[in-house]
Amino acid sequence: MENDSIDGLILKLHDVNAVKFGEYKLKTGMMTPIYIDLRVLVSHPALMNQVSALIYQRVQEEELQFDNVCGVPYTALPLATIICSRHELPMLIRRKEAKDYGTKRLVEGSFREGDICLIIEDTVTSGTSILETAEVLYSGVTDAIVLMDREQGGVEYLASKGIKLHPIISMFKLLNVLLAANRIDAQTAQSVRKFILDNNTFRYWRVRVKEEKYETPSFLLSTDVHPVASKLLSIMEEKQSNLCVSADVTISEELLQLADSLGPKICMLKTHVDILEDYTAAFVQKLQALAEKHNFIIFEDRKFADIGNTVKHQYEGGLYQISSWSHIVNAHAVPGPGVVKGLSAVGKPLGRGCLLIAQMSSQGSLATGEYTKAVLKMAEEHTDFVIGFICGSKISKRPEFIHMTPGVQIQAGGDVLGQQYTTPEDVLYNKGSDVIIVGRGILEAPDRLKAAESYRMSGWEAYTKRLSKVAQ
Ligand SMILES: O=c1ccn([C@@H]2O[C@H](COP(=O)(O)O)[C@@H](O)[C@H]2O)c(=O)[nH]1
Repeated sequence: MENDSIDGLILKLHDVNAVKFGEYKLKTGMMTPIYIDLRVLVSHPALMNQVSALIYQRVQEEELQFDNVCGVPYTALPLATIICSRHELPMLIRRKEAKDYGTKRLVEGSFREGDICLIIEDTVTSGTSILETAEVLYSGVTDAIVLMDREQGGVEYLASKGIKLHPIISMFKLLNVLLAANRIDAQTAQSVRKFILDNNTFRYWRVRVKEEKYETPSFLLSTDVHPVASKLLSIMEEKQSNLCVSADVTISEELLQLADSLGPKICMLKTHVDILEDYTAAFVQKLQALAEKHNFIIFEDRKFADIGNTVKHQYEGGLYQISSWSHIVNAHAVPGPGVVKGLSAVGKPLGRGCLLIAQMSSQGSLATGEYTKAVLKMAEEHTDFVIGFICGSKISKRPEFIHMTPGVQIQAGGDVLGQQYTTPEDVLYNKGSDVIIVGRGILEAPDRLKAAESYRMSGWEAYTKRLSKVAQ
């Protein structure tokens, strides 16, 4: 690929305001000094054609072998369409959400078992959007082409999942070209470089692996980490938040308002939909839209605890159709492995994950000792669906399991019905958990947003203190 054509393209992207410098808030809530907005491309047909041609040129140079092509929705969709139409290549379209009528498919277009799909993306930060698309394609994905790689760990992360990412433009190249053309000054270039180096999303995995003395790089190349776990870990890193808000309110409008206002502060929102007085299907659609807008995971705290066949129905059907909207659910291990198998039969094809309840925060809980060990064993036998635990402290050394702890408030204590509270510092630093689940500590605060920010900050501080101890 000619350097001149890439340099020219970078300047044109800057001309059309697809590259912006300043203080921008990413979808994740993180502030960034550079914002790449390739959505503007659709208003510039000549540029669309140039970008599509460069992507196809790269496909040929790399001699990539594939059966069909899929653009990550939405910005890369028209690019994939142009390429597929011009070169008569079969295309697949990924839906962001399954239709609730007809075929309920997540992918449109014909594909056969064993097909290899080439993914096209506009911008990559961590690589999770490409991975999510790969997960629902049911085809093999070996390669992906991206117009703009922000060089924040996406290449390494996707490589660890067996996908080779081919960037057309990388962040450092873009900065050099803009600097040489006097479009930005040296100080701007330097501050963006520093931001990119300081905010590498793949670093988290390295530290996590090191913490557990999984020294072998082979783990990093494993494709075993569940996509929901990967996504959650990336969100935590990007938003610098270990905070899951437990949205235990009874009116759906209040829950949506909470999700919208606290969304930028949280990595996950936990619901108990069965306490809502006015649940509707429209409510979950709005909740999903807010999860997209603020980039958080939805966790319905349903605590399934029945035989496999029953939980299958409870998860998929009934009034709430939980599997259609909740990224994560949880289950008691009391019924034996059938509960996981039943849930997995519904959730796994949809890319969902499950937490097993290994310990509880309530006084006198029976989930202790040998029971907790048996839960751990059950999780280890179902890593294709179980992504971690509800627990009071870290119970597994495997870095792919995420530990989530409820019963958290700024001050230790309890309520009159046996709930017991520990502090964020204790949970994340001393007890080695990954996520704090906070309900009334935020819901009953005079200013919920201020309270959420204070839990986010103290949680992230405790967690990074623990990880930096390992990284030294
Ligand atoms: O062991 C457990 C498991 C789940 N929970 C749930 O977490 C929240 C905690 O709410 P607070 O207001 O922060 O006490 C709630 O939804 C519980 O159902 C738990 O507390 N302990």
